Order: sequence, then structure tokens, then C-alpha cells
Amino acid sequence: MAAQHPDYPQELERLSFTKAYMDQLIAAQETDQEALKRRQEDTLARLDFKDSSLRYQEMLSHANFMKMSADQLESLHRLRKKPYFARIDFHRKEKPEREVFYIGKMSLFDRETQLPIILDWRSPLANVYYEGRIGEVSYEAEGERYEGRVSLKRQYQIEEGELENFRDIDITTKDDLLQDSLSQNAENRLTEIVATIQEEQNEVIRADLRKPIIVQGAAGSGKTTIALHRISYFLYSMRDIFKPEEMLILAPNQLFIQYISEVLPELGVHKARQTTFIDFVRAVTDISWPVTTQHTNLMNTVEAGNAGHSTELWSAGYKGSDSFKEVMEQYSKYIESSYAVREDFRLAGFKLKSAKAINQLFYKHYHYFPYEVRVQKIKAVLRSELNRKKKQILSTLAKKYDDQLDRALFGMKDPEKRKKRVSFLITRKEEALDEIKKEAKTVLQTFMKNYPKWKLLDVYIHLYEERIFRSFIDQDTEELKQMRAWTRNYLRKQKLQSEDLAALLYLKSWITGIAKEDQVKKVVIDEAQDYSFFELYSLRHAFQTDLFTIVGDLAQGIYRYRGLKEWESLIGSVFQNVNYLKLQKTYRTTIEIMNLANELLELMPENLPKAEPVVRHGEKPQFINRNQGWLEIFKEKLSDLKASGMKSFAVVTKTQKEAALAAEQLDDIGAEFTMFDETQSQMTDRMVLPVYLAKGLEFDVVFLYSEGHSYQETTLDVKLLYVAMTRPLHRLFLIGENPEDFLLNHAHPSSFGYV
Ligand SMILES: Nc1ncnc2c1ncn2[C@@H]1O[C@H](COP(=O)(O)OP(=O)(O)OP(=O)(O)O)[C@@H](O)[C@H]1O
Repeated sequence: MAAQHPDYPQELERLSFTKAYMDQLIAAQETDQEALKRRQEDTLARLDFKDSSLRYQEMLSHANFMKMSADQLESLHRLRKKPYFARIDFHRKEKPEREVFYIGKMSLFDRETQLPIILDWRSPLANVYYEGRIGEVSYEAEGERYEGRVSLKRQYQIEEGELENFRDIDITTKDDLLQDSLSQNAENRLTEIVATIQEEQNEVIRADLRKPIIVQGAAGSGKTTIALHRISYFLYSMRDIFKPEEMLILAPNQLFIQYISEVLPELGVHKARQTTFIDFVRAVTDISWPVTTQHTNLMNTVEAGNAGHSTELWSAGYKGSDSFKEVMEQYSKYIESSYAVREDFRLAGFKLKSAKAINQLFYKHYHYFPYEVRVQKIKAVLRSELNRKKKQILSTLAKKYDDQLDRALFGMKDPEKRKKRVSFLITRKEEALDEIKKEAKTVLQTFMKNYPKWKLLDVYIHLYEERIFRSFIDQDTEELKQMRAWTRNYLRKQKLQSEDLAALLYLKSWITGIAKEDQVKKVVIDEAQDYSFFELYSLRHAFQTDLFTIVGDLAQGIYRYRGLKEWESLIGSVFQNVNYLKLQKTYRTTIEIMNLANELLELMPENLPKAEPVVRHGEKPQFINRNQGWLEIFKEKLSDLKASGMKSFAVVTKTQKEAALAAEQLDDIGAEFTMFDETQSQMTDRMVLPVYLAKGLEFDVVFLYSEGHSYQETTLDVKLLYVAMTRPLHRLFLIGENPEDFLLNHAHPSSFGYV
């Protein structure tokens, strides 16, 4: 125990010092806040409706200050409970005396000496803690490499500001803190890993921030967690260049967003945009038509015994493919061609800009901009041309009449005829100049009518006209015909399928571009295996950024009919210079549960390596016969498990129908399990949910329940089962009629037991 350690008094003292320093800061911040609040009240009292905007500005800036310090204060309060979690003793090569650094979630500097009291886990030197062994190490900061030696790595357990324990780690000791952390309950697990981030995970977090990364990681290998830590690291390292608002996090559903949104503030990330692909595209394109989600397709397929609606599935697959991307590319070229002007831009017959020159601007010089932006730019060029040449034209014309007047005045002998001619010319000159001035007012507007105004949905609908679509494909097929008819029918009803959204995003970025407030510079995608090639392509195309963090697991690709089947297709054709990384170790579950799940990998076509569970043993997964009083057994297990400290329980089914059946029966025995659907975003401790909703989530105990929809030996079912089996942290039960319902006939008999 730490209390016997010779450094114990010193460590206690250090913690008291840190807390005392933080208390001082908190007190100072609170006084600042009070002062600001008083100033705000004062400004408010002095405010009346005639006040200048200056006074409002003053109020606004007070409010901003207050917000800033309120955030700081909140962070300080949070930090005080656990100021640091590790320490390294470092000896620089050039200055070998020992320097001691305490590492925490946020940095804290001594205001007078500017020395760190706590080092931020994201700082370059802290990398040594995650990466370096005891002994010689090096780290990079601001492009320079520093060398030195680490003589001590120590981990702390601090709860509510009190030192509970600390341990030294060397090459031989196993990571006890990691073991402790993994044996805990599902609650708060995501937030607490900063102290136990493993070397391969650290590599992902700190991989070159300027390059896109794709991470293939086994179930429970920490993909979600690591993606969130990478965001935190990114914003810390690039704080001068990027704002959190420019960060987009795409997650599979609202429940998942809720799940991760609690973690981000803990990691110091506020205001990053978190949404689903569907909601994001709908917001960006301003489309209000209802969208049928991919989950509906999946459920229809699963409930129809994997037959599904073949046109529906085929269409979904096609609309996510590279072939469809090519159709869209050609289609956008075809739309682009409609912007070619045939007539010159003229005023009073004078050519101000030739059609050729205008088209050159559109197709060459402004080629990189969306169509409507190009049109606006051309309009600006024509306007300035008009303003510049109008004067010239007016004076040329005036001169023409003046010359004629001169000739009439001095060349015509007959006074009567001369008078008539002169008066005619004077009136004509006035009229001609007026006409030009008038024409000049409308000529630009009239000319701009050459540029069609396309409505996004109309453009998309137009694509499915037989004549149009066929012109973009080499060979028509029965499937393509059915896909078009199916889509036309859908669009006629003013409905969209989620697979239409990639095309709409793609067209949107061509036609108008993405509005400024929706622009993002960094995109993080979790569960990326469920995205189609074209979805990722259209995101990349819309934002023109390479800063993508893409994490996923092909073994969990339950939307395989529409999603990615491998990562290679993205490399080169969507992202250049990709950093492709793998996470093979898995942290969520026990060796016993992972062993059973691993056996399913052999039934998948991808040939994925087995996940390696970190050493944590538990009970074997157990089969419960549904026909032998399962509810009684369930009730008993539930109370035993609760008594042993388990907190979150989930009943996971293959279909929604089964979830409803299970929920009904659990209701009858008063087990208080809530049935979940797609729209809900709040997790509870006892949930019944279909597997597609459980994706990415975790629970202490999982009961797989099968009634009427057993898992078959198809790729889809194997993946569904794999996702379901990898959700528990501690215990897995399988409730069905036969072990075959869960493909246990393919598992080694010693991999599971019976209740
Ligand atoms: N280094 C670590 N230290 C402690 N816990 C960890 C660590 N890495 C991952 N975990 C825990 O493992 C669990 C799984 O992590 P996470 O959900 O991020 O994995 P995932 O790869 O996204 O999983 P899946 O693909 O199955 O949804 C979480 O409870 C997380 O806290």
C-alpha cells in the first residue's frame, strides 16, 4: 500500500500544495466573477432604450468575460477532484538533474515562476509517459527533438481530492491502473481512460494531425474513446488555428451522441458539432422531406429472414458505390454545361465582354468555386465592366452626335434645313444617351438570366428521367431500371432514402457550396464501416479538407450491403496520403466473452485477425433455455448480479419485434426494463434494444434474446451477432430455444456454459 512507501509523506504534501494552489485560483476567479457581475448589473441599471450600441457592446463583452471565467472555474473545480493521475521523473540530456512532472487532464502553471504544477496530458513532454519506457526517451516539441531519460513513472489514484493509492510502473509490472479501470462498471468508463491510454492507442491519438487517418479496430479496442481523445489533442495542439465549432463529429444515432457528449467536456472539448450524417445533410441542404433511415432497411431485411426487398437493398448499395459517384460526376458536368452563355455581354450594341471570355471565367478561372458562386463572381466582373465602359460609350456616342452637329452647323448652307437638322440631332442625342443610361440599368439583370437557377431537389429529381440517367451509363441493366423506377416513386411521394443524401450533399457543394455557418475543417467519423464510399467521398468533396479521423470495424459492418467492405477503396480515391492504423487489443470485455465472439470472425468473409483481450478473466458466457422458465432464471440472475455490483443491464435482440416481445414479458414480471427506439437519446440502466441500436454502446451485463429470429450463418447475421456479443463488460447470457439460435454450434463447446 502507498502509505508504507517512503515517498508517501512527500506525495501527500505535493497533493495538498496543488490543491491549495487551486483553491487560491478558484477564490481569485470567484472574486473576478463577482466584480464582473456587479459591473454587469451596474451597466444594466444605467441602460435605457436610447442608449448607444456602445453600451450594449460593453454588456456583451462583460457577458463574454463572465462566460470565460465560468468555464475556467468549472474546469478548476473538476480538476481539483483529481488534479493529476501520473508523474514522470525526467532527466534532460543536457541538464541531467531530475525534473518531476505531474500529468493531469489540464495544465496548471505557477503564476510567478511560470513552472508547471501540472502538465497537460496532451503536451509534448507528456507523450513520454504514454510512449516511453523507463530509460532513454525522446520527444518532439515545436519541430525540435529533445532527448533524455525517464527514471520514474508513477500512477496515482485520487478520489475527491484524496490520495488513495499510487504505484510505480516499470517494464515488468503490469498496468494495475488499467486492470482496475477495466474492472469497473460501464458508467464513466469513457471518461477515465486518460491515465491508462495504451501505447498503440497513443499512436492513434497523436498520429500526424495534418493527415487523414483510418483506424481499423477490433470491437472494444477503444476506437470511440481514442477518436474523442484525438479531438481533444487536436484542439489543444492546433488551438491557434482551429476553433471547436469547426469540428464535426458524426455518430450513428442520437443515443450514441448522448453517450459521447458527456465525455467531451471532460476532455476540455466544448462546442464541437455532433450529429448524424442524415441530420447533418438535411441541415446543410435545408431539405425537409422525411428520410427513411438505413436502419429501416436493415430491420425490413432482418425481419423478412434476410430476404429483404431486393430492389431496396440493391439501390442502397448502388447509390453508395463508385459507379454512382461517376454518374453524379457526369451529371454535374452536364449541369455545368447548361451555364454556358452564347451571347456577348453588350450595351447599346457595344461588346463589353465576349461570350467566350465569360465562359472562360466560368469554366476555367473560377472552376474551383460552386456554380452559384461562379455566377456571382461573373456578375461582379460584368458590373465593373459595365460601369467602366458605360462612360466611354456615352462619350463616344455624344461625340458622334456632336460631330454630326458640327457638320450640320458649319456645312449646311440652307438655314431652314440646317435648323431642322440641328434640332433633330440635339433631340436624338438626348434620346440616345437616355436610352443607353436606361439600358445600362437593366442590361446586367437581363444578361444574368442566361444563368439558370437550379433548385437542389429538382436537380436530383431530374437525374432520374430515363433519357438523362441513361446518358450517363455505359450499359443499362434490369437492376438499374428498377432502381430508377423505385427512386422516382419515392421522390414523387416527396420522400428520401438515406442513401440519396450523399448525392444531395455532392450536388449541393457543386451548385451553391456549403453555407459559411456549416463549413467544417475537421471531420471525425465513428462507426465508419457503415458509411458508403460515396458518403465519405461527398463529405470530403463538400469540405475540401483532408483532416478526417475515420474509425471503424469491418467485423461490425452490419450495413455491409451499402457500407464499406474494405478500407482500401478510400485510399487514393477519396483521401490521399492516408495514415492507416490498426487497434488489435481489446479492453471492453473479458477473455471468456471475447473468445466466444472471436470464433464468429471465422465465419466472416473479411479474414480479420482475432481481437486480443487484455488479461481480465470472468465467467464464461451462458446459454439459458427460453422454454425452461427463462423469466424466473432471469429474475434470479438480475438480483444476483446487482448484488455483485453490476449496474447496467441490456437485453439485446436481433429485431425490433423481438425487442418488443422481450420487453412485454419483462414488464409482466415487473423487471422495469425500458424498450428503446431510434428517436430516444437517453440511456438507462435497464434497456431492451435491437442490436443495431446497441452498436457502439456497452453495458455491464448483456442478455441476448432470440424468439423467432435466430441468427443464421449469413454474413449479415454473423455480424449482428458479433456486435451483440461484444457489448458486455462483464457478463454475457444467451437466451433462446437452442444454442444454434446463436450459432453456438460453430463455437468450441468449452467456450460457453449452460444455466
Ligand atoms: N486505455 C484504456 N484504458 C481503460 N479503458 C479503456 C482503454 N481503452 C478502451 N477502454 C475501455 O474499453 C471500452 C471500449 O472502448 P470503446 O467503446 O471506445 O471501443 P470501440 O472500439 O469504439 O468499441 P466498439 O467498436 O465495440 O463499439 C470502454 O469502456 C473504454 O473505456
